[in-house]
Amino acid sequence: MKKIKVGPNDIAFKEMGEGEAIVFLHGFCGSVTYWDKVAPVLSSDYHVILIDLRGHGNSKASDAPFTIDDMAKDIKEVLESLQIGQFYLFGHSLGGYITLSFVEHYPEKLKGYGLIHSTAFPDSEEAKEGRINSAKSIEKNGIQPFIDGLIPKLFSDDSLLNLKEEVESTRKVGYSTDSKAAQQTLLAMKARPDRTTVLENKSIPVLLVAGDQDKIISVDKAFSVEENHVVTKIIAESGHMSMLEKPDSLIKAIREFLHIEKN
Ligand SMILES: O=C(O)CC1=CCC(=O)O1
Repeated sequence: MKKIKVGPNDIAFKEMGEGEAIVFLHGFCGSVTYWDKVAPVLSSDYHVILIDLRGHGNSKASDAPFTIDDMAKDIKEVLESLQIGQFYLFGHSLGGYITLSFVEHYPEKLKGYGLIHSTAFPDSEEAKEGRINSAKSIEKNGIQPFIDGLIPKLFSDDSLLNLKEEVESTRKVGYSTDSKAAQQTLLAMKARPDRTTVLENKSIPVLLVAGDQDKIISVDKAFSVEENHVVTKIIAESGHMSMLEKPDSLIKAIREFLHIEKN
């Protein structure tokens, strides 16, 4: 993987294919490996760029607190280092929160964007309390028990039974997340603002993807806007991880969106 320095942090990324640039951001405690079933297929037609968020995968974060906006700036720096002017940005879950911050701060860089199992709503008060408790628990017990608790929520019940390899590889990636960075990321997610008005910005085309069996972000929360600039797609029989649970359906949704945008 290639790396660039953004302040004290090292941001790792991977490129494949040629053509129009499409960028993918993984979710909390994930890495670029989340896109292993999607990126090689899309790279036959596109220049695919996969980025490890700070503190995740091969990217390093300093111990300083950070915000979702800081994480969006990391993405801008990577793309500027590659001299890519405009691109499509797709964010999964936490990656979607970062995508919305990117839309708010750097809209001129986007041809379009997608939120994959993500939401523009902020955390509820109950969720905010949960973030604090999770951060405390990671500080006390390390990352592994937290990941063991997260895994059953990420996948549909059927996937948990039948996609053992995908489930275990996701667990392994989660275990490798820097524990301090995971705590900081939880606090960053807790502090993120309501970005429903960002999603309503009609000048940038949007793809919203939801899983009909997502236990973390329901279809209602994912599809907060119904406007002409928004394409919505429900992935059948998928939990929060369609890129691993139903990759062909996700690829189809992305391809259709990009095709619509090109015509
Ligand atoms: O906790 C969130 O809001 C986001 C998230 C959960 C799992 C993931 O991939 O991101």
